[in-house]
Amino acid sequence: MSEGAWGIAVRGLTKTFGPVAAVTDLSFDVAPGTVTGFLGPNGAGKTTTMRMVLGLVAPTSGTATIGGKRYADLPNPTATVGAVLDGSGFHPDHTALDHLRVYARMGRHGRARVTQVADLTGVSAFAGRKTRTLSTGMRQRLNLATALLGDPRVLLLDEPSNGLDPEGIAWLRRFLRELAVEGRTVLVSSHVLGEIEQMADRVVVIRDGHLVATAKVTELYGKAAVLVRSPRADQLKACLTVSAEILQPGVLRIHDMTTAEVAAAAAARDIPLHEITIERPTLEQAFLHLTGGRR
Ligand SMILES: Nc1ncnc2c1ncn2[C@@H]1O[C@H](COP(=O)(O)OP(=O)(O)OP(=O)(O)O)[C@@H](O)[C@H]1O
Repeated sequence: MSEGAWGIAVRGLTKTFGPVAAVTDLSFDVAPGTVTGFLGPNGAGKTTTMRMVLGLVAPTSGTATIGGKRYADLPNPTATVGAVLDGSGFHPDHTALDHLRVYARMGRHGRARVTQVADLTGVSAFAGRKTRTLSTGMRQRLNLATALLGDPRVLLLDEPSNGLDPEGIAWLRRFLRELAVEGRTVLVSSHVLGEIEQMADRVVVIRDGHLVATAKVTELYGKAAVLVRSPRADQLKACLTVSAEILQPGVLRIHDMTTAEVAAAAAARDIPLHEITIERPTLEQAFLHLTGGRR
């Protein structure tokens, strides 16, 4: 099967736990070669969806496949799919290195691979420490190293940046991007929208178990506006044919024009501009809009 075939396809996926509808008729695709963000407020159904993709929770109805197969039907699942889910068990008295060795043995991955993933993820720096002494960020790196043991084509990461410091988050971002550039399929959930904004190419947004949107990250922003600071902002506004509003004396927000067009319009009328910037809505604003204001 070619590299390009290892996408994730979710179709009509539904899961109810007794009276709780955790996921309802969810359909989306995650393409190889991309980092896809999986966004939703707490309890939206992200973890349940990921667990269904991994065959850890049986769907009430619908399907989740990887490269066209259910996880259980994959010939060599740990070499195909790596996952970081909450609550991965660490033996408290094992060192980080012991942990990797145990998982490498279970998945029949060589010892050399243990050293490789430890180096790749920064685990080497604390390889000899007992897992019970590790910080949350270190545990995240160890989880990621474990997920990478089988050199998987598909990675599912549930809140992998939890507990990472800003440097760790920047590292994770670069790391996931490199994995995607290699043609891998990367699905990463988060409720920290600023991180997904930086990390992902596309986003799948869910709320209350329902799909809200799938889009490129850039499409979620909506249209940017131009902010201008000028002592003659009123006059500039008066001569524009597009919509614009004065935000405070001397500050004008202009829609549907580029910065170059605004600068040209001001120059044509000798209106001085002290500042001109693009005002781009944050992904958080886009997300709140999409989810009806619920976090
Ligand atoms: N085993 C279970 N039994 C009963 N209800 C469950 C179970 N697992 C999840 N749920 C419920 O399903 C819904 C979705 O939960 P899920 O953990 O998938 O959401 P999430 O988007 O991952 O949330 P968070 O961001 O808080 O981790 C929630 O209402 C949750 O309480």
